[in-house]
Amino acid sequence: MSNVEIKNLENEIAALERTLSDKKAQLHRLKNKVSSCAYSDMLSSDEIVRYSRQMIMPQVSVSGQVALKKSKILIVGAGGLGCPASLYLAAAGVGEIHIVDYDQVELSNLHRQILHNETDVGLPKVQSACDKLKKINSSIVVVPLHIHASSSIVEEIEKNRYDVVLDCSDNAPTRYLLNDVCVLRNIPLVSGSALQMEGQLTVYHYNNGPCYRCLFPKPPPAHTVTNCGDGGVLGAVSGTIGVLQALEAIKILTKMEGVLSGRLLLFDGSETVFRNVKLRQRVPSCDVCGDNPQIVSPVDYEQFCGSKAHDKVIDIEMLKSDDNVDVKDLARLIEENNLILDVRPELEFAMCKLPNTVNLPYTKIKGNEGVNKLETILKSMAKDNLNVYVLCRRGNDSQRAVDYCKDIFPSVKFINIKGGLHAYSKVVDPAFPVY
Ligand SMILES: Nc1ncnc2c1ncn2[C@@H]1O[C@H](COP(=O)(O)OP(=O)(O)OP(=O)(O)O)[C@@H](O)[C@H]1O
Ligand SMILES: [Zn+2]
Repeated sequence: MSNVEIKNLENEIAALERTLSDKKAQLHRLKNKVSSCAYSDMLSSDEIVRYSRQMIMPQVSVSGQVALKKSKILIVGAGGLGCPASLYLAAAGVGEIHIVDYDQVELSNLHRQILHNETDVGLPKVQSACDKLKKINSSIVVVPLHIHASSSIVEEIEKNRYDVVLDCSDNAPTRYLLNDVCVLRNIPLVSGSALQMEGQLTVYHYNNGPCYRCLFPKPPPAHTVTNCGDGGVLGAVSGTIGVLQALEAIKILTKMEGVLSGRLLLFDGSETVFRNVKLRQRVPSCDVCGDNPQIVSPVDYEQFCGSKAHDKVIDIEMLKSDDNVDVKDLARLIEENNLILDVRPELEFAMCKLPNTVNLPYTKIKGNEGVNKLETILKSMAKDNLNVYVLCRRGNDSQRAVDYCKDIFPSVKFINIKGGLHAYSKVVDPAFPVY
């Protein structure tokens, strides 16, 4: 059986499973309707049982549960934060959950994006997420929005009158967009982020508290922002923040005290420490929530931030064509004992590498120590007219390295391996891990 046949069969089974789960949900809803309102004005018998453990808490009670049932929320991002957040909100009985994400499930998502499983790889994240949420709670409405949230999201927000928005995205333009739209439409914004062993959480524009722009009127320089794809993250850390985002949303929806507004929660997973930092108050001169706002409708956030509203790597092209070589030539170049310089970070090189390649990270090459090391490597080749083939993950840093090195070592020819290990995996050897 070929890989294509296996994939087709898996897709067929996944589609049948989805149909079965939809039918089960339909049946459950019908049964629920029959039994509804017999013993309570607001909740069905099933709902009373299902939510009993949280409803018997004085902080929630019947009124809180009914408030949750009547609520409509928007979650932007079905990734490391959005998965755990939506899971707890669906389980808690939030009546309508809309999830926005433009992306597809990848194998490298599964360690933390806990709504997606192996058979979902390749499916839109929103589809995979909504399928699971419906299985957990068929009595709520879950709406997948397979779109890229841009300025047009304001119409969706206008139309739906969400009670709370959760920012579970991973980039600055989307953060500013959601902030502005939430301020303009007067919706609290529960904002989370997680990277490596650390996470952050706060609620913007709630109870006269500050908005994101009050704290960060100017975006950070694009090159200083690291995302999970580059810096990594531990699943349990993004899970912690996502679950806390759900908690804050529930507190807002049920009108509990103690919402994390005007405070920033800092979570350090390496020491398992939570700290609260008091934030500045709403700034009267803020461009969006201030007394005389300059921003009265969404702007171009990619332009404002100088970066893209997604974390997908944009391929750069900064070299002349004869400074490049195709990945198809890589096996031969290795065979011929050429110097192949892999400029990925050491930790990535330790994870997977091609045989007979030498690691010298691009970040090091740019420092004195790295240049000295490169000089030693070049000398050890003891060769005139030396060619050095430069390799990285996607072929971007390798171009930067070629461009940098050719001026420092003019007698050596530095050549970029186009598309890097991603292209190698795609074109030459699918067994090489794409991460
Ligand atoms: N403007 C946007 N519109 C829709 N979805 C967005 C937007 N910005 C970010 N997202 C989504 O938010 C999610 C962020 O989650 P996370 O960073 O955990 O996932 P990821 O991008 O899959 O991670 P990785 O960097 O490991 O590939 C992603 O699924 C991404 O597609
Ligand atoms: Zn503000």
